Amino acid sequence: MQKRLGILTSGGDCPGLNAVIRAVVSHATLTYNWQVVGIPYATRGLLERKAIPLSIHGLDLRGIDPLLNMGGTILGSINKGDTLAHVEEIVAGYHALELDALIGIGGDGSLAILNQLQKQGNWNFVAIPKTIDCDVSSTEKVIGFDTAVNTIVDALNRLTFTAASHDRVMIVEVMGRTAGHLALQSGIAGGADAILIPEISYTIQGVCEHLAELRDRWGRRFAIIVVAEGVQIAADSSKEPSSQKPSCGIGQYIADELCSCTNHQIDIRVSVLGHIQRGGIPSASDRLIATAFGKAAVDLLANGQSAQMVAWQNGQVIAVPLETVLASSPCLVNPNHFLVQTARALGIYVGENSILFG
Ligand SMILES: Nc1ncnc2c1ncn2[C@@H]1O[C@H](COP(=O)(O)OP(=O)(O)OP(=O)(O)O)[C@@H](O)[C@H]1O
Ligand SMILES: O=P(O)(O)OC[C@H]1O[C@](O)(CO)[C@@H](O)[C@@H]1O
Ligand SMILES: [Mg+2]
Repeated sequence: MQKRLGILTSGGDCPGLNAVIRAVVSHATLTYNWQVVGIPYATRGLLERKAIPLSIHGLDLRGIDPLLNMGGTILGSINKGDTLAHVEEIVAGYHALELDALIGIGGDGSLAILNQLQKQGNWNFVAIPKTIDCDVSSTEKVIGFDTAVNTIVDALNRLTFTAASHDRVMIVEVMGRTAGHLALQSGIAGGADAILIPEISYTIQGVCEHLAELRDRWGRRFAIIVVAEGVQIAADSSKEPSSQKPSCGIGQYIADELCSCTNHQIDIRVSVLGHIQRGGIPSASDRLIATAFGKAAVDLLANGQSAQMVAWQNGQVIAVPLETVLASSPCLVNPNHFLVQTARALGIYVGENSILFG
């Protein structure tokens, strides 16, 4: 009998999700002759017993397949809700929809929820990692991260010219609630002068001294500072904050602190890139990862494997048990990582060596 495969996208959207859906539908249909259905809005679709038939040619526009380069997810996604209060109904939804297997595409939070559900429901389940935060462990690549890095680098290129024209300090706040991979990699690739990430403590004094050195030693009158949204207040904060998270946003907080520290001698502007980082056309790299992961996930299910996540390791796509992945996620930036050392070797301020948060 023809197998029925479900697919869902969960957590914050990112570029490349539609490319995975396309790969899964194509491979499952062409190679295994399975029927594929999309579950809308992640676990909510299972709860509400909704399934959308997906056909490889169903979305063609005069033969053009838009899924490969379309941002977002045609299935919709959720990143909030009391999902775990409805475990039994969601688990039963898989069976009510007569699924033989399910592929879930998500970040660490989604995969933790889906893993709990698949264990309880004894589902045939394979996960595919996606997140612009790049904090899912056991895999060197995740869907969405490369496009987000490119989006930020594009913004840094633009901001550099306007900063240089006005001798300004530009503070660029990027996403990353707990992990600083996005800030670190885009900051290095985009030529930032300082990169502040949640994993490494910093001081306002340290940033000020760095700006002074840029000016006095190199004649640089502008600077670009990349700050991850999850960065906490400075170790030497001049204010007496009631929490580690300033209500004005971390970028504005650092701008205010730098202004005070330099006696208002520098002209500072803040750009919060926000959800621009999540949207957009997936890069070639994200399309490639999405396609390879989609194909591999279908093959794993065809080979009777379950409770696995597809992962990119040493140039290969392999399977890693979901439990192993979740035991070490979220995967944060190691303060001794070679990219941190690389940044420092190039004279970028990445916080204080000796003080670590936590
Ligand atoms: N089915 C769901 N129901 C409710 N909340 C969910 C569901 N799936 C994911 N979430 C929540 O959404 C948030 C983001 O999910 P996930 O980690 O998968 O995505 P992400 O791309 O890494 O985004 P984030 O940086 O927001 O974590 C997590 O807090 C997670 O608990
Ligand atoms: O969609 P929301 O709720 O604004 O989510 C924002 C969060 O999602 C992420 O973009 C990851 O997907 C985080 O970096 C960010 O904190
Ligand atoms: Mg996450």
